[in-house]
Formats: sequence, structure tokens, C-alpha cells
Amino acid sequence: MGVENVSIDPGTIYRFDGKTLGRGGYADVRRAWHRQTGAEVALKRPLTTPQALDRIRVEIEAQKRLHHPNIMPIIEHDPGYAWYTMPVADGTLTKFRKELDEEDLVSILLNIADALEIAHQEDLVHRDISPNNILAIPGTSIRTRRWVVADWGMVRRPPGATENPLTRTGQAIGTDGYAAPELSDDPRTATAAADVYSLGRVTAWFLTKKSPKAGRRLLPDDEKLMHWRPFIVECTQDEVSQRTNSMAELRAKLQDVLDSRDEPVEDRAERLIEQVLLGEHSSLEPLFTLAEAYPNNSVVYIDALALLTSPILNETAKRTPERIAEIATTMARLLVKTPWGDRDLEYKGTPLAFIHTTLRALVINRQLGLAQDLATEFFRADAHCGHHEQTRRTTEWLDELDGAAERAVSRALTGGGPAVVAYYRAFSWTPRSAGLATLLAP
Ligand SMILES: Nc1ncnc2c1ncn2[C@@H]1O[C@H](COP(=O)(O)OP(=O)(O)OP(=O)(O)O)[C@@H](O)[C@H]1O
Repeated sequence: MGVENVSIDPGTIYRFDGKTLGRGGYADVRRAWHRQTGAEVALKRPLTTPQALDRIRVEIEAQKRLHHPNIMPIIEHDPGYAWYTMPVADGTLTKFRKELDEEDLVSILLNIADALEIAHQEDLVHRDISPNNILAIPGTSIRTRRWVVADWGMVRRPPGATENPLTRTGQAIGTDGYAAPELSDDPRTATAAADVYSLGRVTAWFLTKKSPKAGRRLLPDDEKLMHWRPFIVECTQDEVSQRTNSMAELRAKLQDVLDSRDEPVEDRAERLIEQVLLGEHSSLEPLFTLAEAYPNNSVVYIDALALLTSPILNETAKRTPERIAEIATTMARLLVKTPWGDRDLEYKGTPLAFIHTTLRALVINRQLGLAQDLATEFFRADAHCGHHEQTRRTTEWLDELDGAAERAVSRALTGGGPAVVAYYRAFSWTPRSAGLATLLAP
């Protein structure tokens, strides 16, 4: 055993007052004073399980590598990695939530994003960002308080480095409700996007004052906080490929939150659709996210999103079928429940065509489960709107279908309810397929 592995009793270096600053699942943290200098520190010592010992070593190694004002520094550590000291914090973000406002949230997010970016550049992913691991180092006032990311024991280390032993044991990584879904599949594959997810959940928690539950979306409903919804939706997408995937991108999205604070959501949707129609494809993603964030806003869906062209819809249905199916389902439901107001009656054909195009693309791509679910909503909307030109297109399409696709869509038509069946029955059309003909026979 080398000299560096010999542990030193921290009592020989530090004096304790017997008080614990906090205790977690793996370690306790005590206030201590350096015997020679009198400096006050927080001393973290693992509980004596092998896992806790592994974890503290990982934590020390990671924190020693990272130098940033918003990362908890290590003042001193045991040569045998049995304990370490750090500055004493006032408390966690959880503790101070009540006295902080939206401006504070923005500045905390910017600070924490900077800190995590440094880690990501070193190929380290924290994997356990939660309000309890964001600590406040006291300043002379609330405003000069410094927020730091602590508790790096769950960190994912770079490829090639020894794997974090905690990952290898297959135990759950991260904090329930804050941990990205991919961490429960294979925590070793975590990327920067896992930390983005957790920061998105921290934001949702901060704004709603509710604890996030794993697998459940959490978004603010308060009118004054609506401009945060797209940011949270983008940071907390379950699919990594659809999520904001770096801290640089998160910061840019945060800037969008600030810019959009005073822009009504309807104006934003109309601005984005105009950009997409002018060929700016980068505006498509924010437009979808906006739609997902405002599922009850008929202007976003019917007046803006519905203008998307067929090539874009076909492409999206190929890339992200679940997502576009859900958006089209929401549009269909809105068509049924939204008073048409002073919109042109002919315009009903536009959102109906959006849904129908999506549906056709799903069938062509053999996404028959999704197609069946969407078809039910589409038939209801088609019947509700009574737009004859569209219904003619619908029936022509139905006549083209056969086999499993035809059966799935027939099921959906029945599923639409008696009023839907009656609508197509009354339409002057004789279905080509025997199944549909029987279904619609008077
Ligand atoms: N530097 C510090 N100053 C004051 N209190 C601290 C400090 N570091 C940690 N604490 C408190 O000690 C408690 C336990 O610390 P920590 O969360 O790091 O332990 P852990 O066992 O690794 O945690 P967990 O089980 O939550 O992952 C926390 O609740 C935190 O509030």
C-alpha cells in the first residue's frame, strides 16, 4: 500500500463541536475548525459502507479536477480518501427557495450551467443535480451569495477512466423526479443532456413549488410564468435526441425565455411559423415545443401550426412519429372544442389537412398503432367540421387502404362513436372495401 492510501484521523487536524451540518444517504457533514489556523470548514465523511467509501473517492477526484466559482471546492482531503473538507454552506436551494424570485432563478441557472459546462468539457456528467445538491456559500448579502454544485459522488467519468463503482452495481442513479429517464436504463451512457434534464426539473420545481414525480411532466400554469414552459419542455424531453443537449444550448434557450417574457405566445407562434415557411428550418423545433407547451391554445395550433406544409409533416412523421401524432391529436381535439369565431369557414380544411397528412404518413410508415389512435380523433374532427372537400379526400383515402391498415382505420372509425359513423354513412360515398361498406350500411 502506497503512502497516499494511508488515512489520517481528521480529529488530529480538526476540532469538532459535535454538531452535524447535514446527513445524506452516504455521508455526514460536520462543522470543523482547523486546529492550527482556526479556519472553519465543513468536513464530509462517508458512512462506513464500501459503496460510501467508493463514492467519496469519486467525489474527491472529480471536485479536485474542476475549478470553477460555482463548483464546490475541496479545501483538503484525506490521503486515503476517507474524508474531505470544503467551505461551510448556508444551506441548499431547497432551503432558500421561498426567498428567491424569478430573477434569482435566471442567475442561478446561468451559474450552474456554467459550472456544469466546465465538467462536461472534462467529460464528467454530474448525474444528480437536484435542489439539495445546489448549495449557497454565504456572501455579504443575499445577492452576493454564491451558488455551487456539490455532491459529485454520482459523476459519470470519461470513457477510459475507471467506471464509477456505483454505476457498476446497477443501483439507481440520481434523485427521483430529477434524474433523466435514460439514467434508469443505462447510467453509463449518460451525456451532458442528463444534467440538462435535471436542471429543467429544478426549474419546474422552483416555479411550481411542487416536487417533480418521475415520468410525469411538471410545468407552471400560472399566467405570469407561462414564458418558461417551452424552456422546461425542451430541457425535459424524455428522448435525448429531442432534448436541449448542452449547457451552451440551455443558456441560449434561457435567453429566449427572457426575450419572450413580454411577447404573447400567439405572436411567437405566428413569428415561428412565418420563419419556417420562409425556409428557416431551425424554427421548427421551437414551434413544436411551443405547441407542446400550450396544448389548449387554439391560435398556436389552428392559426399557426396548421400552416405547416405536407413535405415538412411527412419528414417529421418519419423522424418523430410519436411526437407528431400527439400534436395532430391535440389539433383534432381543439378543432372539436374550439368555437370557430370569425375565422373563414373554408379555413377548417387547413388544420384538417394537417391531421390527415400526418395520418397518411403514419400509415405509409406502418405506424399502425399510432395511426389508429390518431384516426379516431381525426374522424371526430372531420365529422364535427363537416368540410365536404376534406371529407371527399378522406373517403378517397379510405378507398385506397387495404389489409391491416384498413382494419386499423375501420376500428378507429367505429371508435369515433355513433355520430361519426352516422356522418360518413350520410356522405354520398360507397366504400370500396367490404368491411367499411358493412360498417356504414344503413
Ligand atoms: N459544505 C457544506 N456546508 C453545509 N452543509 C453541507 C455542506 N455539504 C453538505 N451539506 C449538508 O449535508 C447534507 C448531506 O450532504 P450530501 O448531500 O453531500 O451527502 P450525501 O450522503 O452524499 O447525499 P445524498 O444521499 O443526498 O446523495 C446535505 O443535506 C447538505 O445540506
